[in-house]
Amino acid sequence: MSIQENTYDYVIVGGGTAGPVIANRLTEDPDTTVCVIEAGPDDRDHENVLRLKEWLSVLDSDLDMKYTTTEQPRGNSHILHSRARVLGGCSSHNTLISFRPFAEDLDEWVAAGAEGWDNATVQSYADRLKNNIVPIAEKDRNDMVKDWVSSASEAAGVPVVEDFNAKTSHGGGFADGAGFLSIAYDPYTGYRSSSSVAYLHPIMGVRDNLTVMLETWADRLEFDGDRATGVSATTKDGERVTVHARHEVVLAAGAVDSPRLLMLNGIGNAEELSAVGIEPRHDLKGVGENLQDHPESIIMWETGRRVPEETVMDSDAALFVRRDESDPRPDLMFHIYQIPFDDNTARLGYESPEEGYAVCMTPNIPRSRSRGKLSLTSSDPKVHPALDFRYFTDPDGYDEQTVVDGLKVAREVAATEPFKSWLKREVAPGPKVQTDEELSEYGRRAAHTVYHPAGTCRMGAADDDGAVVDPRLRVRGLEGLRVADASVFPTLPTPNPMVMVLTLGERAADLIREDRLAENEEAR
Ligand SMILES: Cc1cc2nc3c(=O)[nH]c(=O)nc-3n(C[C@H](O)[C@H](O)[C@H](O)COP(=O)(O)OP(=O)(O)OC[C@H]3O[C@@H](n4cnc5c(N)ncnc54)[C@H](O)[C@@H]3O)c2cc1C
Repeated sequence: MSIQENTYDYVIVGGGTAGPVIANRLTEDPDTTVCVIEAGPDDRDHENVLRLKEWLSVLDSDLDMKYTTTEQPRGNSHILHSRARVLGGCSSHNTLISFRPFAEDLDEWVAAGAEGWDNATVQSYADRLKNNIVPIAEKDRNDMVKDWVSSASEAAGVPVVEDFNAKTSHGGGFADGAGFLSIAYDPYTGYRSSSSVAYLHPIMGVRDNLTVMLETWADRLEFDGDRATGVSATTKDGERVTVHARHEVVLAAGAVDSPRLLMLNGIGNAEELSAVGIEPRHDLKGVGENLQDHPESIIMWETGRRVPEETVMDSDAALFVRRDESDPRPDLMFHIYQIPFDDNTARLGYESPEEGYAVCMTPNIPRSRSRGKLSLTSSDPKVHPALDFRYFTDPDGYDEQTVVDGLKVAREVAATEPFKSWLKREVAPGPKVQTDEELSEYGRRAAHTVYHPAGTCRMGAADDDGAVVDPRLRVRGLEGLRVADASVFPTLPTPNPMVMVLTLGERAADLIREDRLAENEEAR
């Protein structure tokens, strides 16, 4: 193929969650050409990907990049950090729980230098999302989870909430509450309304100005001086291709792979890159720093009755609790799992109830204070990066205390009717584990992730030396290169982050278009 044929206005690395949004919006203009390079296959060829209820079958499969953690002295060193390698990215294997961010989450972003990412602006972009986000349909609500919502509300002294997003869409928010979740899905078919379903399927093969290269792994960024000019990649057949960008390269490869790609191309902490044999191109100390997550722990019961079958994806409701009344946001969140979510408890030697007779609560830390780091251990692009989350290392022990408080609240819910009548016995950690020290030890060893890594290419003010991208998502100090995915989050939003990632994609497309217009004006 000639260079001309392989040149597009924009090259997007990653057809995951943010990538499809940007590709869709940019190609609304028929004169703008976009090439998306995606590592994985078409999600339409995988029925278990499209069917939300089968999400667990995708984890640890060949569509999972299966990242791991480094040794976690105060946490669990055995967590599998699933990241999907398929069109739609993590929105093709996640649970599609959809929460708008809170106003105060965005106030924090602005205070951290992310000018323009204020609540009013961000919510107006969230209004544009094409995903079908709806509260779980009545037919998918089962009696046990209904009873759990009722007991959670009573035990925690919080209201039952019918539509969490209605409370956050335009201010107000909520401090606490229990209720069924809102999900990006089609309640009639049970199919996902992932990023690929909502943003790519309707336009693939329809818009001539969109090219999607599937099963193609990008590993090299091409430069002309300080300007990114393209991306080199390996196709499924092992062929090397270079795709050229007339205007910009946009990295949307996610919180693990965007910083990884930058570092492999010499963009990062120059000293650390040299130490692993990578020639530094641009010294940018923040790349890979600020690794954040929503850690969670787990408490599991055996039920006396079979868990009813109606469900969207076996985790249909949530409880939010606020302990700190000086902050309007909740500071403890719980998902309920209507299945034995037992990877970590089984490893610790706890038995698992028979299939159909287990229920779990997973208290998580909405604003975890521990900060980790992603780094490379080798210049070999095939070697996975080291993910050191530094779980439970914040100096004041806030994260540890949150998990301890969460396990206690979960037990109060379990002791409250009508949910209490469903339960036969607590299986993990079991009634013998009672003191704060014991709960902390168990809670941290059994800890898992809510699968929300973020922050590794942090956005900040243009003159902030620790920031990787400026508030317009441009990599600081280089030209023609942006990052637009969960890696740019300065801090994780309080609830599940996918809606924020999609919304970021919407705004990224606008920023790209605005900057192009401004360039055109200047050139006149
Ligand atoms: C199991 C699981 C459950 C979750 N549940 C929820 C939930 O219910 N609600 C919620 O809000 N959040 C949830 N999350 C988190 C949420 O899905 C992610 O935060 C979000 O989807 C991340 O989007 P992203 O665009 O940053 O990255 P991704 O969606 O990971 O997209 C990155 C894409 O880039 C591709 N890629 C990476 N490297 C390369 C390369 N070198 N070359 C080419 N392509 C590449 C990948 O294949 C992928 O498609 C969950 C995550 C997981 C894993």
